[in-house]
Amino acid sequence: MNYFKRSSKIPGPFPLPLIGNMHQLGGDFPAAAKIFQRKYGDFYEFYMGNKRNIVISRPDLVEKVWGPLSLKNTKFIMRNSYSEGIDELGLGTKGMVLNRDIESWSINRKFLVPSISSPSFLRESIKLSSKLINEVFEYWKIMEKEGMQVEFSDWMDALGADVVSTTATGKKNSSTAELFNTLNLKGKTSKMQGIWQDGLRFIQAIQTYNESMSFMMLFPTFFRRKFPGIKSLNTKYLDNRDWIDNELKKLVVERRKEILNTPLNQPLEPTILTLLLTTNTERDLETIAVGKFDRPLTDEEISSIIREVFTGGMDTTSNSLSFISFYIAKHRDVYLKMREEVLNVYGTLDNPDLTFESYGKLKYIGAVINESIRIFPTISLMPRTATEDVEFDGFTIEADTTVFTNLKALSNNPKYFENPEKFNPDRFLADKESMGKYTYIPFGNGVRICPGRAWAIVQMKTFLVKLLCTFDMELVDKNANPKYVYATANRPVDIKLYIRTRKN
Ligand code: HEM
Repeated sequence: MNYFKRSSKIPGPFPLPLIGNMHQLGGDFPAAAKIFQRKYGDFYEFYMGNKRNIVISRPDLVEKVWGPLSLKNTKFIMRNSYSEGIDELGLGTKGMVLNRDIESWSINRKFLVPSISSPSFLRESIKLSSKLINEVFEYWKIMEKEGMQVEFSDWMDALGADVVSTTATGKKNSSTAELFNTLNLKGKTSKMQGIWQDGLRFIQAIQTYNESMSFMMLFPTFFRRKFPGIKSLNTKYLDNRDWIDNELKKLVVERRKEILNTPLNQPLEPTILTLLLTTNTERDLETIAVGKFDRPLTDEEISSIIREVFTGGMDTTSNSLSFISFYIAKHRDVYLKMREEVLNVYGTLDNPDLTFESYGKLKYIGAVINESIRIFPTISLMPRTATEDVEFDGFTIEADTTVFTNLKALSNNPKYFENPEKFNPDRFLADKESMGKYTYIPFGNGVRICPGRAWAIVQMKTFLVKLLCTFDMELVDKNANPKYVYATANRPVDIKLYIRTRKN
């Protein structure tokens, strides 16, 4: 067993033959990481099968992993070590998040980053999201009249799916309409038809895809294929992969046809899908120079980038919004302070003119977003993998070992955050120095930093400002604490709120 041959004996739970520490991880990696951390500290190892993994939550070590800002200087270019499971999912050499082919990863990033962080895209995103949020608020007003609770996690998932679909592809999705219809309110149903026949099924498929990433990465092939219980999950995840790949392929082929049939002098709307399809063609919307790369992207390359916009962009933002909504419903003083800021910035609470330029002035709302993500990050453990041996405190971390950074342990450590359990957005406005470096990095850092961070912040601010202007909120259970299920991201559950239309 590799364990007995390892060159440096880092503390950590003793692994069993064949399974390593799989039995201790169960289905909830963050919960197991919390227990391990209490026992072994901020730098420990664990095994999945025969494979060694490291977990760190010390800023000096985190800096080694996430600090370097250039490809040349970073030893942690890879997200994960080679994994047959990730290749089976179709992610080992495609897209970005788990792509180990650095050339293809780099091309994909260079196409995606300018398109989703440009001011013109973000402005368009504010417009489109605002419309979709207004539709949701109309549903909520009906629910309010019926005295119904709003299950925020479900609504945020559905809204996230509609926002990402519309913004990324230009095609409307019907998740919020379908969610409303599941309430079975007599005489009140939405007739909206979306891009996917079943918008709620689409959300589930993306969530399942995200779940399958950690499963495929952590569980050795032998167990996935042979172990009862685990084997059926493996089959479910591979079937789900096929369903998503098929749906996205259809979408790309259809849009390619639409573009071909559009006269050259007729403008095309600047969605991510159209931008990717027209790159290096006579319809090029924006010239993107990526080294010697001068051919159009293939349908497969485009599907893999779009898939990542869905898998990376839906769960993360909607989970964060559910946690934020929970905290601001629990802390009415914070809610009112956010509203005061909106009034100061826009001069009105009645349909303020939301511009990209105004968002920089929403400092307190920004601090509330940071504080919620600090206490409960939707991604609490993020991997990076070294391409060569690295020294950590006199221990050798061999090349191809995966190092998980425990973001939640870092941002809840009393050494860096006074009274970390206290929800206190002001800490992000006051003495930020005392937090130190590499203690709060919710979007990562360095060469693989989250490409969707600006878009995520814009989406969150748009929703929150509109929410504050339209409703008051109250937790159904005032003593509730946020609950989650682990599915690569921490997905909030049971965030039940009463909402009431704002009176003054
Ligand atoms: C609150 C929302 C979000 C959070 C907390 C979040 C967090 C993260 C983190 C921690 C990473 C790892 C970064 C690193 O290794 O340095 C990441 C990567 C990534 N994120 Fe996000 N993210 C969010 C929203 C989004 C959105 C809206 C998109 C849409 C495109 C997105 C797409 C991605 C992709 C594609 C990667 C992989 C990048 C790479 O490996 O090169 N994320 N995200």
